[in-house]
Amino acid sequence: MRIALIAHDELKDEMVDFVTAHADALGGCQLVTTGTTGKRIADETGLAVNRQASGPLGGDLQIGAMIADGAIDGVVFLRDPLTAQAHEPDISALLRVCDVKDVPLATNVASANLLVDGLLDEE
Ligand SMILES: O=C(CO)COP(=O)(O)O
Repeated sequence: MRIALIAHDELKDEMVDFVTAHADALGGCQLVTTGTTGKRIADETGLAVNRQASGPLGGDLQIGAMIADGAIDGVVFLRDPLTAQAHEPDISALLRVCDVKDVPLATNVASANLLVDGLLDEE
């Protein structure tokens, strides 16, 4: 399974906690991340990640291109609903291409837990 993991700054602690909670299942996946999210995950969980650019510098678009290519099976994108982002068009493009390609997308921890349970058949 190829899983994309992305979190805005206010949600990065939650992302690290989420990955830690599912480390066994996610450890068996290919993980693709945006830049800063991936650094936090790698440093704090020890899992290997394929880091793209930081979101504001095009990382969302790079992951969106992978989704368009059929190279991603699921996306966890912990979005900050309370803070405006300068790269909002890139975020919208990433969310849109998930719908175009019918790729499972979780934008909060509750749905991310369901996504991992559904995709990775965690015991
Ligand atoms: O901005 C982001 C997603 O839109 C995330 O990017 P970083 O992981 O580099 O902070």
